[in-house]
Amino acid sequence: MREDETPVMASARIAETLGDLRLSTGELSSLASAIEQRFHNILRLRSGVDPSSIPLPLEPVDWYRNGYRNRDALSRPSMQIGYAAGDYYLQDAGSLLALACAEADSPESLNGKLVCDLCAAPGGKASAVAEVLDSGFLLANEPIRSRIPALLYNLSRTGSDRFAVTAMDPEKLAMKLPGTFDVVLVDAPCSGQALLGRKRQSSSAISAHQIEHSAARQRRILTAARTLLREGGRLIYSTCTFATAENEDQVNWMLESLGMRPMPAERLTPYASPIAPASYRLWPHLHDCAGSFAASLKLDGPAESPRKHRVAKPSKPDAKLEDWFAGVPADIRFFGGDANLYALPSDAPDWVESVAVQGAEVAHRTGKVWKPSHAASLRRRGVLQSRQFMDIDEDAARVYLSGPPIPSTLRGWAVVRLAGRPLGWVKCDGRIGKNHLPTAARWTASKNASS
Ligand SMILES: C[S@@+](CC[C@H](N)C(=O)[O-])C[C@H]1O[C@@H](n2cnc3c(N)ncnc32)[C@H](O)[C@@H]1O
Repeated sequence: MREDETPVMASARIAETLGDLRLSTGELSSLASAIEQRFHNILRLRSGVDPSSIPLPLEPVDWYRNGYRNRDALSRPSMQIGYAAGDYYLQDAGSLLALACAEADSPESLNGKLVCDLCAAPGGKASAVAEVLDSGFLLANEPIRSRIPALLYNLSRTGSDRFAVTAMDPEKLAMKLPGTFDVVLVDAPCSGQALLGRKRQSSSAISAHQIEHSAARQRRILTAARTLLREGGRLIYSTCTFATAENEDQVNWMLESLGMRPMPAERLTPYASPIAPASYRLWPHLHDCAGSFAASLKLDGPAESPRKHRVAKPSKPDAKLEDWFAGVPADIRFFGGDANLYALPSDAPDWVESVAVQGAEVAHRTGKVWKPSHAASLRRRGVLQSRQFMDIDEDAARVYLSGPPIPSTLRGWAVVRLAGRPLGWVKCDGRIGKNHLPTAARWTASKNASS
């Protein structure tokens, strides 16, 4: 909001962007009180994790099966051992609306599918998809390169090797992979009105100019998304803004101009928008979250013809993978440059190596020396599992997560595990294990001080 603007003034300006969605005076004043609020992130539990195993007062979110609110506002869920062990991801409850449209909380609905997340960083939705793919593949695209490290970090935490990352303009990607995907997610860059309260967006989010600029960009991205879909494929569109020009108007435009049809998500009926089909809204004053929009559509009619791709000649790694991993299957596909090595399951789509810039990292090189990557230590399924594990208890895990070496009688590289969940590497010499947890994953003194 502007410095000189009260929440009442800001909400009145938001109301002007709502088109045919008329708010009553009472709703408007509730919105005014709510938009300044800071909403706490919710926990999106990995499927199979028992909520009662998390030592926080959790309460389920209505619109997503694995979503839980933490009712203790003073606790820090990111400083729990379960977070370090990959039991949950932290995100705004509103972003679960798009995941509910994609049915990412029913693993069987996405499993085996080819999914493209066209605007993927930092990976709040892509990580939910990667988590449930036992077969199939996720292409996570993010054109802003500086946002890719966070995306990769969050994808690695899933323990999956069924993903690759591209950094393309959606139109370029669509030219390379027409008619390819079963599901395309477009969590579009938008004017971001729902971020006003978190001070992550300025008052320009409400300006007509900003809204029109965002809407035009969204139409370009959506046109590319339609090209990427195979026949009968699903498009999930979402934003974190309230303006109808970026939400329902875009849905109605896709129905008229892109050959899409609505695919309502029955369980989201309580959140249905009255002015476009298969479109859903969460509001800060009603749903205890920053607010979001999501729509679920299907390609009705012929898809673009997919292009033929030649399977890339696998690059032969010069890293000594056998030293770290139990068996390296002959059909595994590697790609990467001089300093990073990524691996793909043998059934990954043919086109991956021709578009991907990064993927599930196996090893990286510092100087002349290859080392196993942190991402590979977190691998929960698929090929390339560690040769050695070091199982520790919770007290020892707390020490490991703070960064010092830990005692070990092993020799060589080993993955430290807590109750079967991987935490990271140690390099052991028969006496101690040198801690190879990356700084970003450590519980530093400063993180603890503010917890
Ligand atoms: C709302 S955020 C996506 C959040 C992400 N899906 C998640 O759940 O963590 C929108 C993303 O779109 C990216 N973006 C910006 N311009 C884009 C474009 N022209 N095409 C595709 N993505 C774009 C932004 O860099 C940003 O990462």
